[in-house]
Amino acid sequence: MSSNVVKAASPLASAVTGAMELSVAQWLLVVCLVAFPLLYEWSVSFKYFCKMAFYNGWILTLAILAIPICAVRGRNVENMKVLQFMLLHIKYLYGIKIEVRGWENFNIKEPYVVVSNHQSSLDLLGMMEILPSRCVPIAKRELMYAGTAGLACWLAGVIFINRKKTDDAISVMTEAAETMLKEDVRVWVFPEGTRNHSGSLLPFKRGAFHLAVKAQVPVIPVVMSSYKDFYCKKERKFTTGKCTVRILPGVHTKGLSSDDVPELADRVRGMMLEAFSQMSSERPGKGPGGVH
Ligand SMILES: CCCCCCCCCCCCCCCC(=O)SCCNC(=O)CCNC(=O)[C@H](O)C(C)(C)COP(=O)(O)OP(=O)(O)OC[C@H]1O[C@@H](n2cnc3c(N)ncnc32)[C@H](O)[C@@H]1OP(=O)(O)O
Ligand SMILES: CCCCCCCC/C=C\CCCCCCCC(=O)OC[C@@H](O)COP(=O)(O)O
Repeated sequence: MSSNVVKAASPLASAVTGAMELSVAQWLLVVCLVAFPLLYEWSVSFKYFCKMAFYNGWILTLAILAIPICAVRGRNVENMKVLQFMLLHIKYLYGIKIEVRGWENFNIKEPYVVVSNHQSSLDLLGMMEILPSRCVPIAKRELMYAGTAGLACWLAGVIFINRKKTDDAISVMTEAAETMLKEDVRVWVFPEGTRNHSGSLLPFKRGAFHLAVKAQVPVIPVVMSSYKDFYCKKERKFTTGKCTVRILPGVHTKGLSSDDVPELADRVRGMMLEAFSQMSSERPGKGPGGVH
């Protein structure tokens, strides 16, 4: 009888003994493996932080793969295709559906300047969905130091500007106007100059429009609909959702001079704001007039 009890208790006893033999690191691992999925499901903020951390971490990892491929060509705008190809699947990982309207407005052979609204680093998804060939973004200089992502951007010809030194930024953009024409390159600018998730558009910086006027090329506005239904940094919300990207008709700059830049910038901003408001009022369950 007593030997039976010992036998019956032995699996439990060995489990307890085994558990006691776990090192602190192993215990931590077990706790994390149990706590992580629970927290992920229960806490909206935790989910938000995980998703954002994975987003950045995944891009840094993909860049490790992209760097040697891009390095074969050296610094070259064609490398932007490599980055685009590598980033296109991310929308599926996050369950973000992207609908594109106005493709025909990109049917221009000559170089042009794309200007688009800038809500978050998630804009990268919409940008990669429609990025025209030989098109490079203008980015803040700090991005060049974002580890592997910075190096990948540099290899793909991303134009870096120092926003704190207007004169330097202007001279980089003046050089870009020459490069656009000489090397048949398109440039993508976020004219708000910073991320803006206010549900409207910030006043526009003038650089993109000076660039287009200097090169005498069209400006093509692109508007990404509000992410509010699925993403909000303030509320730490990040769910699945849908985004519409609208490519608007190009605005010509032939014959314009730098004196016309303020009016051009205002006109383009007006077009974008109208499209943004329209798209916001189309959001399911939302009435018109959601944008101020
Ligand atoms: C697989 C692995 C993947 C790895 C990963 C891949 C990622 C691959 C995608 C990356 C994607 C990145 C995306 C980043 C996104 C951002 O980094 S957004 C931040 C950077 N972008 C910008 O700042 C937008 C461009 N900025 C501008 O255009 C600004 O005008 C400037 C040039 C910086 C100057 O800024 P400012 O002094 O604050 O503003 P502003 O009032 O516009 O200008 C001052 C005066 O200069 C004049 N001016 C401005 N520009 C010019 C000019 N070009 N010529 C003559 N006069 C000018 C203005 O007219 C104004 O004069 P007034 O009209 O007052 O007389
Ligand atoms: C060893 C160094 C490690 C650095 C780690 C950096 C982490 C960054 C990781 C991945 C980079 C993802 C690239 C996404 C590009 C999105 C560009 C973007 O959204 O930039 C913000 C800029 O438009 C405006 O900046 P502010 O709103 O003025 O601020």
